[in-house]
Amino acid sequence: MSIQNIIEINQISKNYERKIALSSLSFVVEKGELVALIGPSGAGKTTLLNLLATILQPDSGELFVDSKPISHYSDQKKRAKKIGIIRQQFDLVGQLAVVHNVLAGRLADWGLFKSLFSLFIPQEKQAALQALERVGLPDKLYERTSNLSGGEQQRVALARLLMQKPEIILADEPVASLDPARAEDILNMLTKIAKEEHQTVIASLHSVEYARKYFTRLIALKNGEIFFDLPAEQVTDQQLQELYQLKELN
Ligand SMILES: Nc1ncnc2c1ncn2[C@@H]1O[C@H](COP(=O)(O)OP(=O)(O)OP(=O)(O)O)[C@@H](O)[C@H]1O
Repeated sequence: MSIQNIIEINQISKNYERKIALSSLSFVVEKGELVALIGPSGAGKTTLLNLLATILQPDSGELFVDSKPISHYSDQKKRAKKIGIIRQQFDLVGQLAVVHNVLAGRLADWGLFKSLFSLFIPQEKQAALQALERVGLPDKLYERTSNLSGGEQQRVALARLLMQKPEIILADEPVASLDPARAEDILNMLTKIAKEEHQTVIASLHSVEYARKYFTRLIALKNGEIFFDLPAEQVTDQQLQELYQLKELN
């Protein structure tokens, strides 16, 4: 495996009972790539992200992250250094102040005592403030998280990623619940941060328009297989029509 490749997927298959979710999938991702996973509903995008997040195990095939088998990252501490996750549901604790949700990005590095103590006196508050400044929310440190709008909550989730500093960001439909202006705002911020921090992003997206605009490479899945895997600027409207089978609708 070349040093450049941060992710290598070899002939991965995953079934749910009799349903084939992924069928002998192979590809590699280089460090710093911004990859959008696209494809119709049920194509296998979430399954693939869950395999990379170690939430699921493949039935067959191999998965390497930074030259190590994915099983190496079952350990939460090791995983948190390498892989960060952002989802449509934000995964924030609504009752807590924003600062605690941002600092949750550091929990894997902190011992239990520091983590608990931080709930009374936030530790590394300055770093949390800087992260919130970078996502444009410097005045929300002590706001109850559930009081924030969806777009603001997703910014908090980005600030948490800034604290975690993973090398890989997995994003499962990160903007599906946001209106178009907020969605573009978050994707712009996510990809800008990833470039600045030299992070690799793999994001599933329903919007082909956003995928083309913000990502460098599009991997299209259909029926658990790769339909195409191309640099964003090379993807044609014809290929997209075939992917989503819009032809029948015309
Ligand atoms: N827990 C499960 N049990 C049974 N089948 C499942 C399960 N999770 C997913 N599937 C099936 O596996 C296939 C792939 O699902 P997956 O969620 O990975 O697709 P997706 O591309 O993310 O879809 P969407 O865009 O709708 O989120 C689908 O046919 C789905 O119905």
